Amino acid sequence: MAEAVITVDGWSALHDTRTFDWTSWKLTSQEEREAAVNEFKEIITKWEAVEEAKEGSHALYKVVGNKADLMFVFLRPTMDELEEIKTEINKSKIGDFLIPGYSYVSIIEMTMHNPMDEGKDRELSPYVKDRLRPIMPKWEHACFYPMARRRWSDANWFEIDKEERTKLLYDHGMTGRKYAGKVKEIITGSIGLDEWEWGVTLFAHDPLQFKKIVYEMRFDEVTTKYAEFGDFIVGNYLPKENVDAYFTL
Ligand code: VOV
Repeated sequence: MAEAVITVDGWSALHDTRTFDWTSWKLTSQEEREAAVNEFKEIITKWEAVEEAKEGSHALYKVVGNKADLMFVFLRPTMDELEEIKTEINKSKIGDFLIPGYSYVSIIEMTMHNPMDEGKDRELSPYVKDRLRPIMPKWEHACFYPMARRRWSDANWFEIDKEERTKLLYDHGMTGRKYAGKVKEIITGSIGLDEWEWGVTLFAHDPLQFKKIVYEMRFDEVTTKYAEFGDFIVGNYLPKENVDAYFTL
């Protein structure tokens, strides 16, 4: 019987996309718009303090394409905090214009698959601690998509031996390493929390690298044989100093 692999788990994650109601925004007075944007920036300042204290992380992206206008990504120690953040956004003035779209709830996950770590307590290594509770890089672009491993009768990820899964993920990691400095990734697990099984959040300076890495990985057996993908969302980083410009008509 296939053996479950131990996971080590980190911060909880919320990917929250919103469509902006530009039509209503245009009908609002300039004073009201300014008040809404100022209040929103105050909320971002609170998130920045959390990140400064290394008690969570956040990033905001302008979504390319029409799946949404904005994508928030939040990492926090608890699900309670994630829900509070969402509610605070909704109660704020700008929240009146942020129509909820897609959301994805998950928890940062690493596994004991990596043979190099065999026998070590991964949770105690500083490297693993940083991976489980990461400060998201504020790189220019992000790409998010959910995925799952196949459970077909002739290709069932959850039926194959642990050693085989370890080998396939090792090969996958080797492909990933070629993108050091070009692509950073956060893998979050959503089994029992949301649809799909893992969320992949990628960061890059050049969005072409998203296409390159995902394409190259399509040839790794772990992907060729076992991967299913959901919708991709690509966004451009929106720092607080550019929030005024984004909402200005
Ligand atoms: C920057 C690139 C990069 C690097 C270095 C990297 C490395 C690694 C390692 C070493 C490990 C294994 C175990 C662990 O330590 O947790 C993983 C794990 C995983 N990955 Fe990955 N991945 C990358 C990138 C990367 C991409 C681009 C994708 C999606 C495309 C594809 O075709 O799948 C992905 C998927 C996953 C998933 C879904 C998992 C979870 C486990 C599973 O059972 O599926 N990943 N990943």
